[in-house]
Amino acid sequence: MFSTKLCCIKGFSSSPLLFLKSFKRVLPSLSHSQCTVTNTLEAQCKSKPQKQVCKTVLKHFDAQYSEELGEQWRSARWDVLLNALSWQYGVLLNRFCDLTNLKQCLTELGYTNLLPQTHPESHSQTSPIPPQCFIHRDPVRIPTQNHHPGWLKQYYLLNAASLLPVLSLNVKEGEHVLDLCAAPGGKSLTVLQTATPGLLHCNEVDQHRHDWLLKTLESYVPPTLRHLLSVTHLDGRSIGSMKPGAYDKVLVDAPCSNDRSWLYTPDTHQGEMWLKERTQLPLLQKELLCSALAAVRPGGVVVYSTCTMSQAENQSVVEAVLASYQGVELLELEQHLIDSLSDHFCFAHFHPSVGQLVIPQKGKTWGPMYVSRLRRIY
Ligand SMILES: C[S@@+](CC[C@H](N)C(=O)[O-])C[C@H]1O[C@@H](n2cnc3c(N)ncnc32)[C@H](O)[C@@H]1O
Repeated sequence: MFSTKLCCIKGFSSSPLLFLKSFKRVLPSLSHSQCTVTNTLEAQCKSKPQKQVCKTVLKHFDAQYSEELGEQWRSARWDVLLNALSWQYGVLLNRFCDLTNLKQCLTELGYTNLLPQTHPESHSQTSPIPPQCFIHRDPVRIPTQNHHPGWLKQYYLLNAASLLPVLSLNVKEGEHVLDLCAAPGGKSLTVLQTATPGLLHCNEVDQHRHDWLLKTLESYVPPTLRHLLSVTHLDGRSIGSMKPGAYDKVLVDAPCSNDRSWLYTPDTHQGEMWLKERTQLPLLQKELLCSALAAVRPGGVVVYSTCTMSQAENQSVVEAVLASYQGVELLELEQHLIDSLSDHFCFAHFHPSVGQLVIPQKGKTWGPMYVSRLRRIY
């Protein structure tokens, strides 16, 4: 049931064996016979090949980001992006499973909940459920759970900054939600951890990723809730005209030049291709955002997000759409949300600000994640 992929690095304060033993204690509740976690963490770390940085991409990032981010680029570069062993993984719990053993195990391992939890009875239409995302101060990684038909996975590993777009969307019970670029499904799942929408339409243009999205949903969403889901395989740019004003909330987690993974392509040719593609992305991103604005009802909210620090794919996209699209206003991210996450996330400061950028820094390594919130007025 579990893969043996377990990563622990220098600086992890518990013994690796203790980490494994504690984790094994959870396994009987899942499937004891399928436990494959047998090696020590040290052995696995030794056998894990180091990722190779693509010098072409790094050179490009250096030129662009030192200008755009100044000092913050130095820390993002040296302390996080080039130090893959510092990367952290948040553990998003699936509220549709029995989590008692897992929560206890994570707590014993030193994990804490990223967000303050509220009492289930206090949840109402106006206060979505805070998703339970466990984080560790050290860059440890528990095993991923493999897909197994008919069985719900208990957790999903993600960059904790990925919660921010969904928290900003602030989905209420019964709302109709469109996740325009949904695969592999992490943010769709997070939406379902915060509320039970009346409809969650998950769309993905790429065939292979669409299949991956279906698998993710099957792995985490109980059959009793699947009637709330609609999964399509469309170019998101066409959905605005196909379904004008049909949704209360739309998430555009746009295709972007994913800074973390692009930096680690071992293939220089691929790196060069990506840098060419990078120049084309803002146009696609603007078109997707305009489609989202057409698909949301007047008064509804659109959240635009990316996992790059590039201004051209973040602020410039939003500014261009605000300048050209009638009847749209920019909304600030709620201050209480920023305050509640500031102990863990570093928010970059831009003036004027058309969104928030979580920038990975020493001690606050989550991100990159850019989020901007727009409301359609009419
Ligand atoms: C950043 S990823 C989305 C990640 C996803 N939201 C999650 O949290 O798991 C962007 C996705 O947009 C898809 N995409 C690219 N062009 C698209 C288009 N024109 N319409 C819809 N999806 C598109 C990509 O294939 C990719 O899967």
